[in-house]
Amino acid sequence: MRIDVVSIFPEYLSPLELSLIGKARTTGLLDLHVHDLRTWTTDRHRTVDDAPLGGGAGMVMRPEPWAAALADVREAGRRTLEEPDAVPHLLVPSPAGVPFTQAMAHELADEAWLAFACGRYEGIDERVLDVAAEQGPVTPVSLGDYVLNGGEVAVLAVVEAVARLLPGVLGNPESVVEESHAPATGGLLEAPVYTRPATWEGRSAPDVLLSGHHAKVAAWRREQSLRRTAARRPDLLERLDAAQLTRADRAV
Ligand SMILES: N#Cc1ccccc1Cn1ccc2ccc(-c3cc(N)[nH]n3)cc21
Repeated sequence: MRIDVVSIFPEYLSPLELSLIGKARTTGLLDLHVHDLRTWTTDRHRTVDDAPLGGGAGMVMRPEPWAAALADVREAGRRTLEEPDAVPHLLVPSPAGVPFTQAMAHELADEAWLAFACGRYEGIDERVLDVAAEQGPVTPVSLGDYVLNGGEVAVLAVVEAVARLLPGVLGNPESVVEESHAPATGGLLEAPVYTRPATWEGRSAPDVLLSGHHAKVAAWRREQSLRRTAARRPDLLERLDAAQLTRADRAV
């Protein structure tokens, strides 16, 4: 997978050089390019923002640098992918975006090329997204119902959530099967986890986990998932259709 990120704070994306995502880049599983939007400014002050039309607080990111940056990103990606007609799926973090979910992470992990436009100030001139949508898919994405200062933190989260799903990135691909929000668990929250020592500070891990009885462990984990989901995210339970809840589930 190729990923391009455009930002006025490219150093904000440095954490993507670390850990498993960093290893995925060095092994070639992930081809990630971070670009400084100011590269595409033409004035001596390298200006990327201006006052909002119609008035209001803050500043808006000017369309010209973004249009030039995205055009160059498209050209560079086409050369690297050796696909002259390829276009990236452009993801634009925004408080007004579509909620980013694990299901979306799985969908994005199946794509060959993603590009991220990291806004700052009060956002990017809307015409940038309109023009980009004439070239390929554009999706404004939200991490949640709170406001960040810019798109970089959202990009770190989305890139990590997507890249970890790429084959070969995680040591044990099984670990994405049973985690919270995984399709295989119907999107339930994962059960509590424990490790050695079996008793710590006078607190013992649940006996069933030491029983060696895999079916009982699985049943306990399912019950814990349901209880935790009911307590913390009842909205996720409402989404489960009847077929996904067993008789045992309903008894919890
Ligand atoms: N846009 C905007 C905006 C609008 C009002 C106030 C502050 C901002 C700051 N901002 C600029 C870029 C940008 C990108 C993503 C988020 C973002 C995403 C989630 N889920 N929360 N916040 C915020 C962003």
